[in-house]
Amino acid sequence: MISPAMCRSAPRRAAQVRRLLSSAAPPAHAGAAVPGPCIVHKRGNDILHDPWYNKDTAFPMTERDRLGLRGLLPPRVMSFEQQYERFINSFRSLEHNTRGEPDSIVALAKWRILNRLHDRNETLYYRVLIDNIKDFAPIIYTPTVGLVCENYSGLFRRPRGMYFSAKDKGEMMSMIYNWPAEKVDMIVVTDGSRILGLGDLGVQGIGIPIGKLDVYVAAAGINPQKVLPIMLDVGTNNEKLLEDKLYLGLRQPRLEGEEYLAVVDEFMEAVHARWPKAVVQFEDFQMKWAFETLQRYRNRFCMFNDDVQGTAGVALAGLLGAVRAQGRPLQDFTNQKIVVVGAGSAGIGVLSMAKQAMLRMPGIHRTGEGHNQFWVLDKDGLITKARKDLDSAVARFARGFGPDEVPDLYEGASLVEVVKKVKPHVLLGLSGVGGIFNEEVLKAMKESDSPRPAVFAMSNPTTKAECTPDDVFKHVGDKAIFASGSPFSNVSLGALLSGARHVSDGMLQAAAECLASYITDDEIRKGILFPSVSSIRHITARVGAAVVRAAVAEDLAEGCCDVGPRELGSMSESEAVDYVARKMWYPIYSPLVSDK
Ligand SMILES: NC(=O)c1ccc[n+]([C@@H]2O[C@H](COP(=O)([O-])OP(=O)(O)OC[C@H]3O[C@@H](n4cnc5c(N)ncnc54)[C@H](O)[C@@H]3O)[C@@H](O)[C@H]2O)c1
Ligand SMILES: O=C(O)C[C@H](O)C(=O)O
Ligand SMILES: [Mg+2]
Repeated sequence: MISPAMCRSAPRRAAQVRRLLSSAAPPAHAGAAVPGPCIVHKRGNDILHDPWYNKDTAFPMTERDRLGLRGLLPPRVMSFEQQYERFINSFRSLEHNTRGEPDSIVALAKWRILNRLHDRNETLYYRVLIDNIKDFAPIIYTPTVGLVCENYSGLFRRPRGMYFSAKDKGEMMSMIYNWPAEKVDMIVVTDGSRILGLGDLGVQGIGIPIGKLDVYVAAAGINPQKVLPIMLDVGTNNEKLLEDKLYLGLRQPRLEGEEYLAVVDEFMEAVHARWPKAVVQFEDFQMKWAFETLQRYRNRFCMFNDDVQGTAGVALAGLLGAVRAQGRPLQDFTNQKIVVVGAGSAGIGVLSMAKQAMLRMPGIHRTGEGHNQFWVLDKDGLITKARKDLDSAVARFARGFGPDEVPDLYEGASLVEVVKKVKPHVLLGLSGVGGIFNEEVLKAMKESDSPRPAVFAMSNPTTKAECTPDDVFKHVGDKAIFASGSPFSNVSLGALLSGARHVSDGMLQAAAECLASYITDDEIRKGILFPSVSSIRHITARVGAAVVRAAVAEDLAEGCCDVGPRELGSMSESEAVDYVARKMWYPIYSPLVSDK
């Protein structure tokens, strides 16, 4: 498939490229080793300007003849690995040339060089991304994507994805047909109202669906020709943006109430009409709309909210890992004392899934729903039943005042007081407040009842993380466990490949449990709770298969492509993993045939 021997560059560089290329070969792309021909409905320059099909200087002469490209490119035909090496060399030069510059300047320069490749040649872009996922994920996704969103008006060069605005009301059903791909499998949509921990960024939030889908293509092998990032622009309440003359979104306050829902309803109907099987992921919606839309659509469409449900799956896997790290059996999870800082869409999502997991564990039926191992704080401190106007989703976790309660804790108690008195096994942050796990709080975690106190600082981007790993090891001690972590893409992949009618709690739970079981005892002893991002395609195949099997078990799977529900139902565990791995897309230049 690739012949590194053809590289003509210095041996050291060639060896590096060879290593990169070979280390990138997961079993998940075995099926793509001999790519089939691809029919294109265009010729000549139109192909060179289409990043889906463009191969730049790598078009072989026969193809140049067939596609009307002869004379439109320099005569020398380069190999894929030469192009790859050329890009990596430019990237390394950029790193060298920006040494000593402020971090944000370097990060944006790296993002720009990757973005330019993305806009030019997607095959090469995704290959570079897959091979270097550990280095490049922080550029195309968090933390750099936060900076990109904040500076979007200045960085904008070409549109990517689709934009539906409040002004498009009544037009969406026809607009959806403006998207050039016939088939879309996966949509990530935001309304820009809570971008990472950066607040309301309006239309500039489009960077999040784009970055997330890039990670999904690289990590989960979703075909980039079948993904669609979408921005729902319903206005913004960000005064700075409203006053900015170069702001690219609607310069009006956000729609609220029924007006807002009418726009989202119309958008969902339009998507469903054109691609009824597409999985729609809601991302970075402010809390009230995150929950409302989830409830409104989850049984009608194949959709989920990543901040509520995806985060929960990953956090649960981490929480179960923290139990194992203490040398305790998994059912001891029901006795873990967990302090959660942040009662927003992510915090409540985690609490709900953790509670469900506890309720399923042996022995817990004795205490049932009343069993409350959680202490939850928001911006007003500890949440108790004395709190006025509590949202019902939060009220389930409010502390009472019974004999089982930790004494001296009261409504609104501060984080440090709560940690000192509860002595939690786990301290988990989803507050969006950078540095809130300060020295005093972390020193209080030293008195935790756990032999291996765990601190999860999950807020994004890095500037908003509750603390750093260094802070934890310095103030809590060597035995401490630190985790950050991001939702994986395997729920989407599993939903897609099972052809599930909707994304159920069981499918999400299966993903979390499979992810948790992926970590070996040895890794757990070392305090590693999540697999390394470099092995992400292997993990995705396994976890995706667990989701497929859960969809089958719940009778939700309707099949995908040429695999029907019966066939899915008869697959063994390893057959399901093979099936998922075979379906994962891998970037290779396909022979192009024009029908024009
Ligand atoms: N790592 C991940 O997988 C992941 C996933 C989703 C969200 N997040 C991050 O989590 C953060 C929160 O997201 P969200 O959707 O829940 O936001 P949200 O706005 O819905 O909720 C934020 C919560 O934090 C609370 N809060 C604010 N200031 C606080 C303070 N000083 N002390 C205690 N609590 C405080 C708020 O009262 C609210 O309950 C964001 O930074 C987001 O990037 C991370
Ligand atoms: O998925 C992530 O990594 C980020 C998360 O969705 C967030 O909103 O912070
Ligand atoms: Mg998010």
